Amino acid sequence: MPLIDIRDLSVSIPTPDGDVHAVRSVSLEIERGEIHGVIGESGCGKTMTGMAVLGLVPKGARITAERFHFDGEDLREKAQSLRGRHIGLISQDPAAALNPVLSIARQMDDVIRAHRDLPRKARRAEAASLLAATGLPDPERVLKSYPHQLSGGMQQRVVIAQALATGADFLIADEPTTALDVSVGAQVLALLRRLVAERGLTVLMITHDMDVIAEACDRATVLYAGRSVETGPVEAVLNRPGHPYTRALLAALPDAAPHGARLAAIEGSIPPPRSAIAGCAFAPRCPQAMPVCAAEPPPERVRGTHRWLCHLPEDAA
Ligand SMILES: Nc1ncnc2c1ncn2[C@@H]1O[C@H](COP(=O)(O)OP(=O)(O)OP(=O)(O)O)[C@@H](O)[C@H]1O
Repeated sequence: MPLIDIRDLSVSIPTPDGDVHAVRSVSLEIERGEIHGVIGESGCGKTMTGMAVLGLVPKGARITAERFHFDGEDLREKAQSLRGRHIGLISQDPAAALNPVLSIARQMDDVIRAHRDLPRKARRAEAASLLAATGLPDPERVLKSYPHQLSGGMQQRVVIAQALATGADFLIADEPTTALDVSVGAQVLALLRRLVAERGLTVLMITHDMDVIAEACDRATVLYAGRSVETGPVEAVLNRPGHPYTRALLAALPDAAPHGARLAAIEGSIPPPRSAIAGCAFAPRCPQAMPVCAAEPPPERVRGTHRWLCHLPEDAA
C-alpha cells in the first residue's frame, strides 16, 4: 500500500465570481522512502494539492476524491491530526517559517516539548543532535542564534530539523530551494536525499524546476490545469515522456537553462481555473491535437509504472 494514495482529488474554492477549480483531478501514489516530485507551470495546482494533504485548504474549500489516504487513513478526516505528527512542511521561505524574535534554541525546544516527554537537558541535546543531522556544522552556536543571524540555507536546515523533531516521516517540500542560491539549493536537496536514505523519510517535492526533478526525485507526477497528466519513474518521464505537455516542458528548457529557471516558454497559457474543461485541458496548446482531444477526456496510457493521459496512441509517444 502506498504511503500517499490519492485518486481523483479535486479542490474547489467558492469565490464571489464563481468556483475556482484549483485542483480538478489529481491522482498521486507515493511509496515509502521515495522522493516524489510534482511539477507543472504556475497555477496548475501543485501547492493546493500539498495544502489539501496538510489539511490547510482555504476556508469553505470543497474537497472531493475517490481516495485520499495517508497510510490507509482518510485525509478528509485525519489531515489536521496527522499534520505536525506524521506530516511536516518545508516551505519556500524558511525565514517566514521561523519566528524572528525567538532564538533557535527556544524554537527547537518548543517543537520537541510538544512532541516528546523529555527533561530540559535531554531536549537541548536532542535539539543539537537534530541540527547536526541536518549538516549544520556548529549546532551549539546555531542554537544560540536568532533566525536573522543565519543564512537562508542554514535557516532551511533548521526548518528541516524542526520537522524531524516532530517525528514526521513524510515531508511536503514546497519549492524548498527556490529562495536559495544554486549551490546552497543543491546542498539542501542532497540533505533531503540523505535523510530519505538514513531515516526512511518520504518526501513530496513540489517544484517548477526540471533540474530538481532530475537531481533529487525517484518518481515524478506532472500536473496541468489541476490534473495529473503523467506519472512515472523520473528516467522514464524525462527520457521517454508520454504526454505532449511533458514533452513541451522539456523542449522549452534551453540546454543550458539556469538552474531554477521558471517553466515558461510554451506558447499559450493554462485555462483559467474557473473554466469548465470537456476534453484534454492541453488540447488548445498541443501541437499534436486532434478533434477528439478537446471533446473527450483522454484515456490512460500505460507502460509499466509509467502512465499518462492522452488520446494519441501509446506508440506516438
Ligand atoms: N485562496 C484561493 N482563492 C482562490 N483561488 C486560489 C486560492 N489559492 C489558490 N488559488 C488558485 O488555484 C489555482 C492553483 O493554485 P496553486 O497555488 O496550487 O498553484 P501552483 O501550481 O502551486 O502555482 P505556483 O507555482 O505559482 O505556486 C491557481 O489558479 C490559483 O490562483
